[in-house]
Amino acid sequence: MDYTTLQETRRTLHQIPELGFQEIKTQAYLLQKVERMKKRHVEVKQWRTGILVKVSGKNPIRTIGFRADIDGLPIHEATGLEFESMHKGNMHACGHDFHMTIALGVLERLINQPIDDDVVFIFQPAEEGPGGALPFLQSSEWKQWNPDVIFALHIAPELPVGTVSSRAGLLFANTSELFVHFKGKGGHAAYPHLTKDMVVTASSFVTQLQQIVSRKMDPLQSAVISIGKISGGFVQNVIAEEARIEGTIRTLKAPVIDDIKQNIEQMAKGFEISADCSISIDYGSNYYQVFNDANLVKRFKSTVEAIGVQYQEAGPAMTGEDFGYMLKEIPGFMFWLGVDSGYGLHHAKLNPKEEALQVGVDVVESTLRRL
Ligand SMILES: CC(=O)N[C@@H](CCC[C@H](N)C(=O)O)C(=O)O
Repeated sequence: MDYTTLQETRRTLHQIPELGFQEIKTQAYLLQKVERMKKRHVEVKQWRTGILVKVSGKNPIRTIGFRADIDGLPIHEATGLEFESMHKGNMHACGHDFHMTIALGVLERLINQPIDDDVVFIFQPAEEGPGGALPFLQSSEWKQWNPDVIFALHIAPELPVGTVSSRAGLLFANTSELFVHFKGKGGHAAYPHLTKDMVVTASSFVTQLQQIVSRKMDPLQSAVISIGKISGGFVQNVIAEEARIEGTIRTLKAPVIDDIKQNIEQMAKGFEISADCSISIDYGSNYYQVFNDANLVKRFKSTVEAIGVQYQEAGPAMTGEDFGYMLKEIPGFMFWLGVDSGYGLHHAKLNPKEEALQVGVDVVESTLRRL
């Protein structure tokens, strides 16, 4: 694929972001692209809304996996780009349009010039939620084409184009979603004493959550609790009977997340008594940390430097990735690809530089050839 085709592909995908396990148009588009480049040594499988493409090698000893996630986020795009999302309320604000395009670009090169080993491209749904990797690992499709080694990339808005970044060991955090539902008693805004106001209760719960991190956790054990959504009530002069908060918990060590959950549950019991309400907690999906294989990262670094791409040592990040589950099963790694955007991941104005597509294709292809 030349640069113009990469750009067109990315723009088409950018216009059709779909949420986890709803990637119907995305899957159809990917299948159509693959069908056009397919040759005799290429096999395709579908898994739910994802697809897998296997390119047989010339003299295979191993199977190498490259995973690209394919879902978008429920964000209203505000880039004003001519190719902005046609699915209002959804956006590729985490760069999965880039991830897919790069995978397609590399796929085409590999089909035309296979390596010795077999390569499986995994276009995986639902990374942002509820998580596609874990159910995929239990599927017959994974068992049939189970790679011996695997890698993936994620765009990095804060890094310049022409730079990649990674590290041996822990790259991304352990995560757990957090959904808390509050039920009290509604009523007239003029008579708060006759109600159990869940907007007030949920608001103080959000504030108190931050004290779990700052007062209950060992400061040397990094943790984050972020609430991204709060809802409750219907109108300005009625006290809300119900409220709900939605957020995420992140830690660098897996057991610390359990300590946080215990603290949240204890705090909820206190709120039930003091606010005279009932509270239910659901942890949604949980992702295992992304832990990179040290030897593979070392080889990756020398590969990218050999093709003139800058390598920067990364620090651990509080981002989560269900790719961590794949790395728990087989050796591999994830790396950041610099895309230089003034706005970060999950921002409605995220606008990665498209020149990074070519760098991504070159880096992934070279890695496959030298891994
Ligand atoms: C790379 C990235 O941004 N990943 C997401 C993963 C979300 C996991 C889950 N839905 C949660 O919020 O805990 C992230 O937000 O880090």
